Amino acid sequence: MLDKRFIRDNPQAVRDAVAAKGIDLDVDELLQLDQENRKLQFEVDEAQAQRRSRSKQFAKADEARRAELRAEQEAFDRQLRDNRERLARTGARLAELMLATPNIPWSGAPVGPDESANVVLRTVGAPPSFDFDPLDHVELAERRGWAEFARARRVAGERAYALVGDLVLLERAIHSYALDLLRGREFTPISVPALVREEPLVGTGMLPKGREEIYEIPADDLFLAGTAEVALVGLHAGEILEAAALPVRYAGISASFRREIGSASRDVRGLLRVHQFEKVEQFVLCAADEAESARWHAELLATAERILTDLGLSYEVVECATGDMGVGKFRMNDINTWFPSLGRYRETHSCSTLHDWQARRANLRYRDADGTIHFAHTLNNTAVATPRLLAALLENHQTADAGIRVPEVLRPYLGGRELL
Ligand SMILES: Nc1ncnc2c1ncn2[C@@H]1O[C@H](COS(=O)(=O)NC(=O)[C@@H](N)CO)[C@@H](O)[C@H]1O
Repeated sequence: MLDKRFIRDNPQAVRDAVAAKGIDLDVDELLQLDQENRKLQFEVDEAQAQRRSRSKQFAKADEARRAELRAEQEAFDRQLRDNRERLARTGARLAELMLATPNIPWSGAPVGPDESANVVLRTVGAPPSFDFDPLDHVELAERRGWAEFARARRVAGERAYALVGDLVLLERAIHSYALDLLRGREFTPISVPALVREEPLVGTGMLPKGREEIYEIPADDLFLAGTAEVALVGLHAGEILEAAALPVRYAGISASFRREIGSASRDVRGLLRVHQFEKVEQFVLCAADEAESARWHAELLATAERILTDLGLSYEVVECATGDMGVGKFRMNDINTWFPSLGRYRETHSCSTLHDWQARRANLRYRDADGTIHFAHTLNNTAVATPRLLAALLENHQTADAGIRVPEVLRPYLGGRELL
C-alpha cells in the first residue's frame, strides 16, 4: 500500500506503475474518493462541533428558543446521519482501492507484461554434460524407490507426492545446511505457522487480490499460507520496534501451501509444482532507507547464490520485469537453476525488496533515535525450497547407474556419505 499523500503528490507516477504492472486500478477514482472522503469528514466534524455549541445554547435558552433549537437540531441530525453513511461508504471503497495500489517499480526494472520481459543479468556455472542418457527426477526417484506418486495421489489428489528413504534425508540435509549458513549470517531460525489468519495475508499482499490461490479453512477463519513470508510479516504487526532492534533477520521455516489454480495444467508430473512444499525463507525487516534496503537485497541474493554454488548447481540471475514482479515489489530478482530434463534454467529462488509497501498494510513500525515513528522496510528471498530444489540436485548430480553424488556441503548432514 502507498501513502495517500504520496499518491496525491505523484498521481502520474502511480498511474505509470499501474500501467507498467498491469494492475486493475483507476487512480483518478481513488483521488476523487480521497477528496470526497476528506470533505465529508470535515462536514461531519463541523456538524459535531455545532452540535456541542447548540447544546450549550439550549441550556441557556427560554422555552420558545428551545423549540427552535430542537427543530434545527433534528434537521442537522438528519444531515449528520446522511453524511456519516456516505463517509462509511466512500471510506470502505477508498480502503479497497488503497490496498490495490502498486509499489512503484525501480527504474532499472524492464517494463513488460510478464516474465517474457525478464532480463538475464548473469549466468553462473555451466550445465553438466553426461556421457550417458540422463534420467529426469521422477525416473531417478522411482528407479531408486525414493518417492511415491501414485499412492500419494490416492491420499491427497493431484500434485501429491511422498519422499521415501534417502530423499527424505537429502531434503533434511538441504534445509539444515541452509539454516546453518543463515545462522552464520545472524539470521534467527524461526519455525512459523502455516495456518494463518486473514490479517497477515492482507499485510503481506496475498489478499485481497489472489484469494483463489490460497487454501481456506472457513470453519476456523484460517488459511494455509503459501510461504513463511506471511507469518514473518505478521509476527511484529502492530508493534513499534526500537531502531536499535533493526534489522530484524529471520530464517523462517514452514510448510507452504498453494492451490496453483493459475497453473492448472503445468508441471503436473513430479516435484516441480506441488500443493505442499517445504521452504527456508530469508526475511529482513530494516530501517526505511533505500540504501539500507538495497544493501539487504544484495545480501539476500548473494546468500541464495552461495547456496546454489555450494550445491554445485548452475544458475542464472534474472531482473524481473514490471509485469512479473507483482503489485507490492519495488524490485525482484529471480534465480533460475539448470534442470537437465527441461534443458533450461527454471526458477528456484525469488528475491524481493518491498520498501514500506507491506509495512504500511501490516502496520510494521519502528521508532528512530530522535523518537520519530516510521513504517519499516521488508525484504524476502528463498533460501531453499524443496522438493523443486531436490529435483534439480537429483538431475544434475546423477551417475550412470542412477546414483546421486552428494555435494560436499551436505555430506556432514548425511553421515559423510558421498554417494546416494
Ligand atoms: N507450487 C510450488 N511447488 C514447488 N515449489 C514452489 C511452488 N511455488 C513456489 N515454489 C518454490 O518457492 C520459491 C519461492 O516462491 S515465490 O513465490 O517465488 N517467492 C516466495 O514465496 C518468497 N516468499 C520468497 O521465497 C520458488 O522460487 C520455488 O522454488
